[in-house]
Amino acid sequence: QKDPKLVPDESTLLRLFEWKFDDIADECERFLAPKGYAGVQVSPVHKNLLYTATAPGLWERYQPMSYKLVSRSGDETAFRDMVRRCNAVGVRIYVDVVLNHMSGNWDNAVGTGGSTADTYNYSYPGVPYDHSDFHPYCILNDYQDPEIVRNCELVGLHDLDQSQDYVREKLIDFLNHLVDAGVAGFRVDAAKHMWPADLEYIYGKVNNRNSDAGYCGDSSPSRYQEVIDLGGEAVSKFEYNGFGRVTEFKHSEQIGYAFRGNNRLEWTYTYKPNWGLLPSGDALVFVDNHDNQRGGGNAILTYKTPKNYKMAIAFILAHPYGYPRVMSSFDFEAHDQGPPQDSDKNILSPSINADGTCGNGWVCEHRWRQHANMVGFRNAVRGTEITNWWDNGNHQIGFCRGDRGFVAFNVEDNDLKQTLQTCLPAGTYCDVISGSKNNRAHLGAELVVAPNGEAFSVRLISDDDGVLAIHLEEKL
Ligand SMILES: O=C(NCCCOc1c(-c2ccc(O)c(O)c2)oc2cc(O)cc(O)c2c1=O)[C@@H]1CCCN1C(=O)/C=C/c1ccc(O)c(O)c1
Ligand SMILES: [Ca+2]
Repeated sequence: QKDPKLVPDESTLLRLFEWKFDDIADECERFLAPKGYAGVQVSPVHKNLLYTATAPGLWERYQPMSYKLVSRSGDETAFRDMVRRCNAVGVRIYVDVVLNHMSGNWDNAVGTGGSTADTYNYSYPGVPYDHSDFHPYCILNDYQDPEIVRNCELVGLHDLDQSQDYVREKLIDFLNHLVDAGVAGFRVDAAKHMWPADLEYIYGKVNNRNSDAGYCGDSSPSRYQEVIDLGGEAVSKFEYNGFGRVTEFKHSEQIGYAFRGNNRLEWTYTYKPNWGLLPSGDALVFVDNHDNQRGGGNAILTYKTPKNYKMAIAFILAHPYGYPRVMSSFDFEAHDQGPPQDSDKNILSPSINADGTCGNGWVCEHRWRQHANMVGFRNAVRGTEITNWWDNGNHQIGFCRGDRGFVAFNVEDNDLKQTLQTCLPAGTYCDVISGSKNNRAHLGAELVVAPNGEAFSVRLISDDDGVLAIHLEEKL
């Protein structure tokens, strides 16, 4: 169904891009569960083409060679162990599945039964697939023709024909294999390039979640579908939200503009109708993703502009629209630069520094105090609506979430100094952006709420962060 399996009171998804399964399992236990992250989206788990065995690139994981669970993140044993360990601490696993295509033609390709001859002959003995399982060759060179978008080769990747029973059977088996391992659902890659009817059929044949993995009820695995739709193309995201959630790229773009100070922030409250967004219950929202962080035009905010990025993340976690996914990356310069690697070309594990940040080339945005504490904010205000929206007609806003939380943002070049209604009971609260309560004292800024619920909210442009957030669970 549309709604990803949410462990009670938890409501933020995390993308651990290119992380190995053993490291994800460790992170579930030592950080994600304690901080209240609801689930992890892992990178594709299938056997993929290796451009060359020596210098693995980045995009090859989106070029399947078979559905065997072996990749640079680990083998099937490591995958199952990760799912078990994360489920045990209430962090669900969502797999990035590539159903639209297999690899492209590659010289000296290596992979399960893959060789140069195999890729040029559309032969994938590891499944097995042969030429008859693919659409007749055509180049995907016209996004204004829905047939071409679905039936032709996206950047030369061999395009499976999901209308055929045999192909459907192979894809359904792959998804059921993952469900058997205990996953909560799927991120469906390149859904725009597959026919809605075929996807709906396939989802309908996938087994219910494995009750051994601790899921209550016979719930169908959730699916959120990647449909890159910024308007102007023949294929619309509204063709896919009847049977699953859909990634809301227009939101990612508009939030990027808003927290760069280009959009008037008051728009973000009503989500201007002309943005044409998906209904909240159908939307998977994010500030950036693995693709648009590498080249999403001048709108997308990433870890490379940290102050604005943290405000945008805080906003999507404070706002009730959609189901938010936080991106966690490795540091990169080149668009197609692969993850940090050791001398054997294996992925290098993130190191965890004494202050909780990561090393070895991993950014670990999800460990930044501002991100992690806003996950706690979102859990604390779950089920409430926005009230008492305030803005100064420019780029300063504030709002309550019911009577459980309050946030204020300053995205302009003037200090924010306003007495605002926080909707909270009188008392002293920790600003979770600048610190967090512990059994001794609050290590950051504090906010005193008067009996009438008002507080003098300050966010100076000289402050490290341009956002302020308090909630009931961080009341001193
Ligand atoms: O220049 C590139 N690609 C052409 C422009 C991006 O087009 C791609 C899109 C794409 C982009 C925009 C759209 O509106 C759209 O409908 C599709 O989706 C993909 C999905 C895949 O599973 C594998 C791919 O290679 C792609 C891809 O190349 C580089 C080199 C090859 C991979 N790649 C890339 O840039 C890879 C990008 C990539 C990979 C995985 C993704 O899930 C994704 O969204 C993008
Ligand atoms: Ca296709």
